[in-house]
Parts: sequence; C-alpha cells; structure tokens
Amino acid sequence: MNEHGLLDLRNKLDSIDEELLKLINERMEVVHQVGVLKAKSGGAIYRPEREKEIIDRLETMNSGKLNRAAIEALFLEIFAISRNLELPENVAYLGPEGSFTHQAAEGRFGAMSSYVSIASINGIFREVDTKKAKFGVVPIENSSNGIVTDTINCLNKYNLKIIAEVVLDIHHTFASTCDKVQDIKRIYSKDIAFEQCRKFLANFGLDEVEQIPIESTTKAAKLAAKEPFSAAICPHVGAKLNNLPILFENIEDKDNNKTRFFIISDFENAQSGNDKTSILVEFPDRQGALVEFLTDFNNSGINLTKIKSHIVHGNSIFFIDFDGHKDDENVKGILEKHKDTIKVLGSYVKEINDI
Ligand SMILES: C=C(O[C@@H]1C=C(C(=O)O)C=C[C@H]1O)C(=O)O
Repeated sequence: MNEHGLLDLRNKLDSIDEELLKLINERMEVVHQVGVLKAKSGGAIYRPEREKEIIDRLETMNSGKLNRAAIEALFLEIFAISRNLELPENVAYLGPEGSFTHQAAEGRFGAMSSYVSIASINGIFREVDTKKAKFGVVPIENSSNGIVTDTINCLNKYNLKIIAEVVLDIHHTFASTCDKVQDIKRIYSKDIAFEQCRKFLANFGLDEVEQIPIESTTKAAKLAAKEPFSAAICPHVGAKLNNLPILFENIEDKDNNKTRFFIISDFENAQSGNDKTSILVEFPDRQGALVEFLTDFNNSGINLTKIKSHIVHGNSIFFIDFDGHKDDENVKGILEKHKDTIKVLGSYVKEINDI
C-alpha cells in the first residue's frame, strides 16, 4: 500500500468531515429557529410532508454516488436528530424490541429517538392519547393476512390522526440451536407467521412438529434460544438479538410479503401534492347508500385505492383509502356531504412501496 497516498486521502476525508460537521451544526441552528416559530404558533415539530419534499428535491438534483435509499437514510437521521434536539419526543411501538413494528419505527425516526416498547395496540393508542408518547407505530395490514382488527378498532375509538404510512418487506427466518431440523420438537412463532411460512414447514417435514403460537415473533426467538430442541420463526433481528443461530433466511411462502404500518399522532399534516387519505365509513341502513357514496367519489375524480369491510360491535364499517388530501378541493365537498357517516383518520404522504 502506498502510505503517502493513504495519508493524503485520509487528510482529505478529515477536512470534508470538518466541513460536514460545520454545515450540519449550521443546519441545526436554522432548524432551531423553525422550532421557535413553531412553538409560537403551536405547530407540530415533525412535518413528514416537508421531509419528503426535501428528500425528493435532493434526489432530483443528485449527481453523485448516493442513491435514493442512501439519501433517505442519511437525511431521515439528520431530521430526527434535529427534531430531538429541538424537543425530545417518545415513539411508542408494538414490541417487543426487534419486532417488525420496531424496525418500521426506527426506519422513520432513526437511531437517536427514544422508543417505548408497548405490548398491545390499544396500549399504544392510549400512550399517544395521554401524551406519554408523541408518536405511535402500529401494523394496519399484511399482504397475506389482511387487515389488523385491533388497529381498526382503535382508530375508530380514539381521536388520533394517521400522520404517515410505512410499508416494509417482511422476511422471516428459521432459527434454532439444533443443527439438525429432524431433532426439532417444537416451533414458536406468531400465528400469522406460521401461516405465512406453510410451504417451508411442509417442505422440511416440520408441519407435524408442535407449533406454539405466542404474541410476538421476537418473543418466539427468546423462548427458542432458552429451550433445547425448539425453533422459532422470527425476524432476522429477533434471532440476532437473542443469539439464536439462523438456519434458513426468507422462508415466507410469498416473495412479496409486505406489512403496512401507520404512524399515529395528535396533529394533522399539510398537503404535500402526493397524499393518501384514510377514512372509516358507517353507511346508513337504506338501499343504495353505498352506491351513492361510491358514485360521488367517482364523479369527483377521486381514486379509491382500498375498501375493506369490518365489523365493530355488530355494525359493519368500511375502511377506505383514497388518493388525495382531505383539504384538496374535490375531496372537501365529498367529506362535507357525507360528514355524518365518515370519520377522517388522516391524510399523509403516499409511500412508494405499496401493498
Ligand atoms: C425544520 C422543520 O422541522 C422538522 C425538521 C425538518 C428538517 O430538519 O429539515 C423538516 C421538517 C420537520 O420534520 C420544518 O418544518 O421545516
């Protein structure tokens, strides 16, 4: 190795780092000024639509080696650090640590935020509702298992807002302290994870082995790590956290297994130009109510992207997503016309990765 060459390059990196540090501190100073303005007006510190606008703009003007994912990872961390210096805010997620919801939360709020692991979806809503946490992260649907009933019930029960969606590609691993699959006597996992990995279990003759459903896949890894002749279907991080050897990666039946999460909070987003809105609708008990509703949306040129029916206390309600923001001109009229039957859950930036 050319020692001089290396030294020169390292000196160059040192001065770039000094420059970066100076610029990031300068940026923090400006964020602080924005924070002061927001404190006066009572506005929310976190503005997902503004953060997206910054990342989109940087991606368009980018000519270097960084791709969108890298720009996003770097800048989301910078934003999260700025916000936390401005006002530290808790993020409550469906635990335990290492769960897919935890991964979704960290992807959005970065390494510097303070996280609280909560054992139930209702507990997360309560935490945000009582202002113990500013943000809550909950799963809403999975591409193989459909909608998460507890989340719909809580969206109906509490008056909190969806402020962002996150879609994660879900991969399961098969982990065990046993070297031989044939020696495994018991498998721990979450009921929906067993369902998502049926073919794998059958292919390895594991469908006859006792399957023990428990509340989380990370807890499954914890149990399997302690108990000989047992295994877990769990996230990669869950196995790593519990020092449980991974025997197989990506064991899910479908190769596009995705989960969508909502971030809930107590404020509403401004329009970003690329929004989605979620609503709950309880139709009056009269003929044609649903048709009339759908026709109104169609006539206003609004694209419904999802419609799922769901039973709450014996009544059928619909969970609906559509393109657009609740303050868009063509959306406002419809929401006003049907205001007695609609509950607006929130307008938020539409993710590129979709379910
Ligand atoms: C600085 C602001 O507040 C927060 C921090 C941002 C940033 O660091 O650029 C962007 C949006 C907000 O989440 C703002 O709203 O402009």
